[in-house]
Amino acid sequence: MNDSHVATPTPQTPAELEAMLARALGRAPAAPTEVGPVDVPAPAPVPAEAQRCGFIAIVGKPNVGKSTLLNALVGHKISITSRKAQTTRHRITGIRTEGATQFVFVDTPGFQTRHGNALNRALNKTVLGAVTDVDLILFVVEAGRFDLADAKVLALLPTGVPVILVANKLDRVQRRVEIAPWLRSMQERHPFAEFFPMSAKQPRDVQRLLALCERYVPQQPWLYEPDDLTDRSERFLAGELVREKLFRLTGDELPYTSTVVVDRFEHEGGLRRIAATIVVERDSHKGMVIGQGGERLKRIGTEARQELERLWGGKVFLELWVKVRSGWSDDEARVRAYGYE
Ligand SMILES: Nc1nc2c(ncn2[C@@H]2O[C@H](COP(=O)(O)OP(=O)(O)OP(=O)(O)O)[C@@H](O)[C@H]2O)c(=O)[nH]1
Repeated sequence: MNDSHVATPTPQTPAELEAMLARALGRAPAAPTEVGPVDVPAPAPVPAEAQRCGFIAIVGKPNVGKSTLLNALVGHKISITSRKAQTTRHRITGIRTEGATQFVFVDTPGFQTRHGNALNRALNKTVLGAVTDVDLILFVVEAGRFDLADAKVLALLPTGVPVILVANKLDRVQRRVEIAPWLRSMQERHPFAEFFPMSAKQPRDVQRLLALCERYVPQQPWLYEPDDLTDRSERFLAGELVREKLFRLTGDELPYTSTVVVDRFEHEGGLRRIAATIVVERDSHKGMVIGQGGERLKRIGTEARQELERLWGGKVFLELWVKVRSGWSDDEARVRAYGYE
């Protein structure tokens, strides 16, 4: 490993902890703004022996902002987000190559502790699989908060991998003076390598976090092409974007146990022809998805299609169906059939 990139060791003494706090709190918070795509200039060729490449897992309980952070770190929307907890259901890899460094971010579903159904068991397995064998873990919590669900995720983290405490949604914290004692109390829970209070919606914070992550990336050849953004297929992204619109446009009415299955994905010249089914558990849910006179389903389809067209820069024909499959989320075989590992 290159000496100039050796990571800061986990603080051991009170003085080191105070220095870490000072570094964390010295970063001036600013008002949040939406993060748009980042224009990354085409990187100059980097010889393999100078390349650095590392895996960074993003973990935390549902709804703390992991996917928002992944998208901001990559500079493109790779993982879907919504106000609804449990939006992310798969291990999603987001790749960013800058200069000699390739960051491979791994977003995970929020670790589920409440319901023990087959879907949640599959989601939890995905989280555990993602945190072993990484170079760095970003443990995301909401700044100033820590509850049992956070504690359960923290307890799963392997020893021997540096963990940065990302205290997200700092823009929502009214009393900033309470952050220092809270961070101090967090260090008693785990020997964090660094504290990082931030807002995933604030580009300056994201840029600083990226610079901090870079210190933990080892020297080794890149695993992906420099312009790769994800290892997920177009078919997968199509299903995910439909699910995002479904969750966003139905709000809290629709239980999280609804999913989207892509039945067909075909290229016809520059056109992508996609057929997908929204799977719900009850007839009443079907009504919610379809809406009055089919209005809601139409909107879900239009918004997903427009976003996919922007993403791929080409025409998309998207056909959506709604199907009732009661009890699918507690049926191991169906959970697997619908693509959950
Ligand atoms: N105010 C504020 N809201 C944020 C911030 N980061 C994320 N959010 C919002 O928090 C909600 C949840 O964000 P997600 O990125 O979907 O959270 P997640 O942790 O991936 O959620 P799961 O998929 O349930 O695991 C969304 O409404 C985001 O817009 C932030 O820094 N500040």
